[in-house]
Amino acid sequence: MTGVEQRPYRAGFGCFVGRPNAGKSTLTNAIVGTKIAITSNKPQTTRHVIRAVLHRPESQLVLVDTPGLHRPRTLLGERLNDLVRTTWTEVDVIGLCIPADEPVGRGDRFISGELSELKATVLAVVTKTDLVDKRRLAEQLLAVSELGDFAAVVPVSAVSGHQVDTLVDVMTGHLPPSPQLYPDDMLTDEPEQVLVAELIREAALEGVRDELPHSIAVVVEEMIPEGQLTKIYADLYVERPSQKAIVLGHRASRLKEVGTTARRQIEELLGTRVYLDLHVRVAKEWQRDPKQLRKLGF
Ligand SMILES: Nc1nc2c(ncn2[C@@H]2O[C@H](COP(=O)(O)OP(=O)(O)OP(=O)(O)O)[C@@H](O)[C@H]2O)c(=O)[nH]1
Repeated sequence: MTGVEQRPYRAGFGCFVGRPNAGKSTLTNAIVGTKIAITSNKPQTTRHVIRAVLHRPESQLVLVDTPGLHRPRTLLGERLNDLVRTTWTEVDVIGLCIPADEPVGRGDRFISGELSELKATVLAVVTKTDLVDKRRLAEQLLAVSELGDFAAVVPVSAVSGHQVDTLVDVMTGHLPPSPQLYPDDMLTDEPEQVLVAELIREAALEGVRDELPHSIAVVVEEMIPEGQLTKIYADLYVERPSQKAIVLGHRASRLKEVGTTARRQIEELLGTRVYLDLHVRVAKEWQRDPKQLRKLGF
């Protein structure tokens, strides 16, 4: 006996779940430190399963970003829910996110019930703690701990950064002993094209009406690197001509703004200058058509 116990290397998958707007994407961004998951103040904007790999000397946590579970109204809605459930069965540790500034509700109870059936370790994450005072936070922590049988209840603020590292430590502690899963330099395995499409979609969603989120899809047709410049040709799909008009704006002024915003973020992501060519197209009823859905990556 040496007296020094060698701790095993741990690696595995983790994800955040919770009702729409609970702060999952923002938290993922805060943890990863770069804009990989997409946030928007509109609910249900996260669509793709995006992995971020967090490297520590003794561990590796692979974060999977899932869309929020919601009542399906269309085929797309059903596919999203299937995707959420599939992800849940594949992870080792799940953080159930509940905002500090909203009462624990039926949605939280529903998700918590679903999670209790899984083999994964479930933590409760009380998000947005910067929005409440100490007394309200204490009350919320109590209410949340009564919601289910959690391995831990961790308060965090993705905006101030408070406790973000602690949360990662706690999640990592619940990973199984395992060899490293991904190489050291890997941050995400999501193809750049998907990330670029998400950035464009996010920019296109800013400031448009509540029902539009599920009616916009973005397909990046071509990305051509030319030295320090990347040329990107992308199509924005909407369902109806009226939606096309909204996305375009008066004399295409809105689309121009969308392009400028997206271009800046894509430049940050790729580290090159970007030429962005955007087209708005109408794909009728694409949310209900499996063939169209597949073409758009769902
Ligand atoms: N003040 C504050 N606001 C936050 C924090 N985290 C998230 N928000 C805000 O809450 C809103 C929702 O955050 P998201 O991260 O998009 O939530 P989500 O759970 O991923 O939402 P869906 O994609 O709809 O499932 C956004 O407007 C965020 O800016 C936080 O720690 N503090």
